[in-house]
Amino acid sequence: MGGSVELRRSWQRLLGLWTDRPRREGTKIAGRYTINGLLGMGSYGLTYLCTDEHSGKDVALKESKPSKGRLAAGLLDREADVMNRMDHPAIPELLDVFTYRTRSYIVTEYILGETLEQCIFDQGRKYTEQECLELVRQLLAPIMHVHEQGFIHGDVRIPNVILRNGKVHLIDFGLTRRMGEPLLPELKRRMREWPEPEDELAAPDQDLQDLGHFLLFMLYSSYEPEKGRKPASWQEELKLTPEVHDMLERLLGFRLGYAGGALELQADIERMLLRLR
Ligand SMILES: Nc1ncnc2c1ncn2[C@@H]1O[C@H](COP(=O)(O)OP(=O)(O)OP(=O)(O)O)[C@@H](O)[C@H]1O
Repeated sequence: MGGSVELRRSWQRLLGLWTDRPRREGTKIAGRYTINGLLGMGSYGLTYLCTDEHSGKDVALKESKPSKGRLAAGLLDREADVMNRMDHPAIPELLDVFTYRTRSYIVTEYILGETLEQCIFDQGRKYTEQECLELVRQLLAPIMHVHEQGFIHGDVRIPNVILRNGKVHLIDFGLTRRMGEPLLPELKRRMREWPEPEDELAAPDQDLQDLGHFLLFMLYSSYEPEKGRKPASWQEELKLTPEVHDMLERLLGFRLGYAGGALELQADIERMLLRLR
């Protein structure tokens, strides 16, 4: 019995790999979007860089994975609905939503640049404390916009922040939730890092906590471990100014957080940046 279940799962996995294989360069979707390359492959979708033959512009086209059926299509619809409500220069504009040959698609403005994950891990960029604070200051603008629309982003991480000409852009609204909304089972399956308690309702401090992890990641980009030194806590390893250390402890929940939300954090960062400049 157990053996046949295992066999069926392996077969479904193989079938999934085949049906979800990325499309070839030059393929035209819906007679309009020509694929120029694969940008990324998540658990529920494939994202391509395409040319929109109507406007001649580059666009990011996200396709639901066929193996994930209606679940993937539903998640993409949800993402499109959220993006449709956003209107901010640091958030890609939603350009088109459609279904084509049973698959769902969303098309957004393409942000030509590198994610901060690529900057750190592929290009070996190191960020000073001041640069890290400046990036968080910039990132607060789209995050505050999301909060003002009544949502939390839910996935503020270095692979979801693109740097273009020194300006940050926030992407990937796949885990975005309305304030007060519980974590849906289908969203839970998408989460990989720092899962929150299952019963936690969406609230802005979850994005602020993610910003704390984001800042920590950025600060570690310039950390050089001494030879032979055992790994220790970030408080011991990173040489931070006391204000930044306190801010991180507040964001990460080691002490009382920001009751005034993103606005209070923004004021705090601007004060620190004035002192560091
Ligand atoms: N608007 C955009 N402009 C430029 N690049 C983009 C854009 N949207 C997505 N990308 C690129 O495509 C990759 C995958 O996109 P996205 O994160 O939206 O997909 P995903 O399926 O949700 O992936 P994951 O499950 O890994 O979060 C991103 O890491 C980024 O490099």
